[in-house]
Amino acid sequence: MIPRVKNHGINPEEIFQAGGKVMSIPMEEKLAYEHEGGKGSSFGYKPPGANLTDASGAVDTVEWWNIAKDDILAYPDIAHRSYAPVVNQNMDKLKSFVSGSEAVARTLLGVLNDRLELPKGFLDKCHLTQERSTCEMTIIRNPGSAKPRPLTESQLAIGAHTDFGSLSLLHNICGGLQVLVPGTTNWQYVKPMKDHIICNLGDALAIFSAGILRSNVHRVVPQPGEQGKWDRWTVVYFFRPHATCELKTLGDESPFIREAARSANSINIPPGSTAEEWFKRRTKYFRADNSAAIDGWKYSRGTEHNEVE
Ligand SMILES: O=C(O)CCC(=O)C(=O)O
Ligand SMILES: [Fe+2]
Repeated sequence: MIPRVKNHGINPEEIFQAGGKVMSIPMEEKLAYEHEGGKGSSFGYKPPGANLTDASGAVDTVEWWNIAKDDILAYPDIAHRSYAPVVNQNMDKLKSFVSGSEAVARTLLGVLNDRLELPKGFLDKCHLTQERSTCEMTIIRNPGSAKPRPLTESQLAIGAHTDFGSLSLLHNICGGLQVLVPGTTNWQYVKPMKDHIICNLGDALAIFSAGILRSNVHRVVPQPGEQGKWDRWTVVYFFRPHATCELKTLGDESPFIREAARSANSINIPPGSTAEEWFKRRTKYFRADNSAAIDGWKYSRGTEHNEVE
């Protein structure tokens, strides 16, 4: 069962239209705003082929623009970096997408907070809007192709991964997203449904909850069948803890989590790790140019642990 949300009040059409515009500028101009992957920063443009999709060194086929929540909310001031004029021209739409997505994310976070038996509002305090964060929206394009692309493990659009943060709210045009359900070894398609957001849980919630909440492994393959002719578009809002928030099991705050932390599935990470450090490490080693020589794929990993139970 894939968690989806409808009646969310967000208009993804507006963002898909804006996405079409920001992607259509010349490559040279897009590359002038390339993200500083070597420093573990994701904000800006990522060209196709810049990220690894597996340990063998195969690379991705998608291009994306990542735009920081902090920059969108601060505009015309700059919180992290500047973007192409065409991005700035669409800032009103981006702002309304981020505000709508934040509202959905915080509603879901409140439900999860209470189900995890955390003190009221505890998870909200791990996601402070007034603090710097790695929260961002992304617009992704996987190009269509006139002749069908067979699904081979070496030609993935985006390699298998877990998401870095707390909640990812996805809007898709075309299929291609696949998930590895815990306890299984077969990839399953996640079919896009009109007006529905696909909600994915990320590493931060898996760590906070000692694995009660799972950060599931997913990937993107070429658009299946006839859809392969069309460009595939995705818009995501990545809701993440603020930069300085410590990533740790919240066992002191919830007896339920404390109990789960005793089990073998619990996720241990070095004490004192912050949300931003976790994010930067993963972003940096996804980059093919950082990782080829040093087995970097390993360092790009998060809480992927899809052991068959
Ligand atoms: O394009 C999609 O459907 C998924 C994208 C994704 O997994 C990601 O950007 O983390
Ligand atoms: Fe993802």
